Amino acid sequence: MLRVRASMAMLAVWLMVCSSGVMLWLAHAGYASVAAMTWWALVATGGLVVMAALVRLDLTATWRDPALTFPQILWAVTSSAVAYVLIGEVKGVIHGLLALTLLFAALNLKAKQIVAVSLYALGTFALAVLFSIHLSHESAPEIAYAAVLLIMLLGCMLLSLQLYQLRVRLRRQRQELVLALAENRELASRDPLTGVLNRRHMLELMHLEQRRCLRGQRTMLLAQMDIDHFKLINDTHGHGVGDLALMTFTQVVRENIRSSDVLARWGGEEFVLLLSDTHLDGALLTLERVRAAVEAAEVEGGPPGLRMTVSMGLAEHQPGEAVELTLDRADKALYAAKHAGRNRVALGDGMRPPPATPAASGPDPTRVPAEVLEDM
Ligand SMILES: Nc1nc2c(ncn2[C@@H]2O[C@H](COP(=O)(O)OP(=O)(O)OP(=O)(O)O)[C@@H](O)[C@H]2O)c(=O)[nH]1
Repeated sequence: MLRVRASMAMLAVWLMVCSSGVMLWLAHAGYASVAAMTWWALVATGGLVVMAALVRLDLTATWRDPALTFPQILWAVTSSAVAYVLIGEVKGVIHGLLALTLLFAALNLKAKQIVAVSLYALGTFALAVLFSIHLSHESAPEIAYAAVLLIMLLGCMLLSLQLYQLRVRLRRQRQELVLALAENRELASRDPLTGVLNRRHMLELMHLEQRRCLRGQRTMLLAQMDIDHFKLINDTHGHGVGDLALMTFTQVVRENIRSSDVLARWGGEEFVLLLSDTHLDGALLTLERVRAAVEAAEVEGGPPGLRMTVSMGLAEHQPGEAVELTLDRADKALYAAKHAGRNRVALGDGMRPPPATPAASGPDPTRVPAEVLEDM
């Protein structure tokens, strides 16, 4: 932001330097006093240089107008009005300078400031015109110049106000677009029924997490979860109640995991839970808590007493291993949990629960009988 502000201020300085060059050349050609025009050039440019320095040094950062656009424009208008008096019979060049200044106003100021600048320009140039008429021998060209100035000032003010409205509308549309884009991105990454992440977005997250694991920064455990006999809920109570069960399930799971753990709907009544920065004992405790909470919860909005259970398979990601392989091991563990009687947590191959793991409160411990694992 500072760079943009500083470059705009420098642009104003350079334009004034160029204008001063033209004015001095006209003075040397005999159209004005060289001494007066030299002073004018020094003061007009100097004022803008001081303001540009304040902006560049970031001394204006906390001011209401940190770019100093408004004072720069007022300064340029005042300088143009003084030059109008000094330049004598070639006043036409001032119209160009003033138009350039008003263009800055049109592109940068608010509606009230545009009106204020226009009224200020009308006032200062009215004085300049009176001075010029007083100094000149012929009043007709002075009146013609004044009339052109008046037309230009009024025209510029009206056009600047229109441009301002256009700028406001464009800014509003841009904000709406940014919001719509964010909303779209959110919708594209979530499951519309349960509000948890969808499979595509979860896979992206897993790959990100996988790279962190590879750098040794984190650990990742994946749990495949599947609501038991979900078809039965649908068949007995209808698809609507099935949907309510899915919503209750995700709500209960989310209430029982850490905010850094991520739940995603994998498809149908299958979910995947990503537990990062935790170890096997912690993950098992979490899954057991989830299992018990799901078993205890009633389907919200469903028939009284309707409950469900969930089976889960847990696998720990090994650094360097493909995420799909970890998922596959979690899936095999889930399959084992289903075979062992459902409503339980099973570990992927090669994983052993830590000795400190408390006995599960479910119908079975968190282990699948060895014979079931052997069948797989
Ligand atoms: N209501 C509802 N049902 C769904 C949705 N997506 C999938 N299903 C149903 O989920 C059921 C899945 O059934 P199965 O794959 O046989 O699994 P299950 O009945 O849970 O049996 P197990 O997994 O072996 O315990 C099917 O009846 C699908 O129609 C959904 O968005 N809403």
